[in-house]
Amino acid sequence: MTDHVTDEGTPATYSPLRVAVLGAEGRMGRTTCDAVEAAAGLELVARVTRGDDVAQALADSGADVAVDFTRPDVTEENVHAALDAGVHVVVGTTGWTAERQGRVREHLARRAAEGLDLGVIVAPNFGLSAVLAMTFAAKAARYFESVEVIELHHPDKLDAPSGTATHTARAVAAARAAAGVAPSPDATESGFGARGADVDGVRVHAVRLRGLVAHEEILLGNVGEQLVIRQDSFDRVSFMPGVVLAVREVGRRPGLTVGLEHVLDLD
Ligand SMILES: NC(=O)C1=CN([C@@H]2O[C@H](COP(=O)(O)OP(=O)(O)OC[C@H]3O[C@@H](n4cnc5c(N)ncnc54)[C@H](OP(=O)(O)O)[C@@H]3O)[C@@H](O)[C@H]2O)C=CC1
Ligand SMILES: O=C(O)C1=N[C@H](C(=O)O)C[C@H](O)C1
Repeated sequence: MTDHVTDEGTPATYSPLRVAVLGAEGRMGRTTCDAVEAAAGLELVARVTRGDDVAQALADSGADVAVDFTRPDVTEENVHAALDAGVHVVVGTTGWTAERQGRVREHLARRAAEGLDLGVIVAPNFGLSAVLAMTFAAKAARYFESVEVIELHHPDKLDAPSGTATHTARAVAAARAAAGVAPSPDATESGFGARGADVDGVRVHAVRLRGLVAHEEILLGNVGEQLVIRQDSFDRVSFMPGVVLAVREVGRRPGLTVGLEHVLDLD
């Protein structure tokens, strides 16, 4: 596999980075195909859709990087197929549990032992506003008695709570645990169904509403004060600078990276 970018991140002229998009007919897949076609130094070589043989499509197209925007129930299988084909992977699809991540780490280690250093970037959200909101929330979390997360999305979304909200809640919970902060106070004795999901002890609420795209609020409360961190993706193009960045970077980051904040050096 050749190095397709210079140290400055400027695309080299001799060889574009060849990109395959999995889920190419979906909302994110279509937008990603457009972004790849418009990006300097990237070449869209395959649009992979449901029913296609992923491994075959990657081999036939000679892809260097696969971008997966499919479904939570097929994304892991696609990543393993790409790694078998010797292709780096950028994943935006949600549903990545610790167990799934562990299996991908093991697969990457096997490939590395065979002499092939591959990279996988899994990012629950590629939007800069969302990545910053998550980062700010994790920073603020230790200073507040209470914290809850609300995610709001279009009603065609398959999963809840969102990958972004789950990632946010986990980061908030980890920051509070590291600082020795007590759980958010909650005197609820009945009606727990209205209290949202419990993600590592942080309550997460999901709204589905026609007209919305992808939005998140993190509410942090102390006696007499509140901090609200809110981000809004009004259009799927907001995810594209992050996707293109990850495509360019993934070949330089062997192993599994979870979260665009690491690529942006926000960690
Ligand atoms: N990380 C991020 O920044 C973002 C992540 N997402 C996540 O991305 C995922 C996709 O979202 P979205 O584009 O809205 O969903 P869509 O349903 O619009 O698109 C998914 C596409 O994948 C296709 N597909 C299903 N199975 C396969 C397969 N095995 N191989 C190839 N293609 C397949 C679907 O086909 P069919 O319709 O026939 O099932 C569909 O065309 C979700 O998990 C979502 O949460 C979304 C936005 C931003
Ligand atoms: O399905 C979506 O639309 C989105 N999914 C991701 C998530 O679950 O966090 C990212 C963004 O919120 C849009």
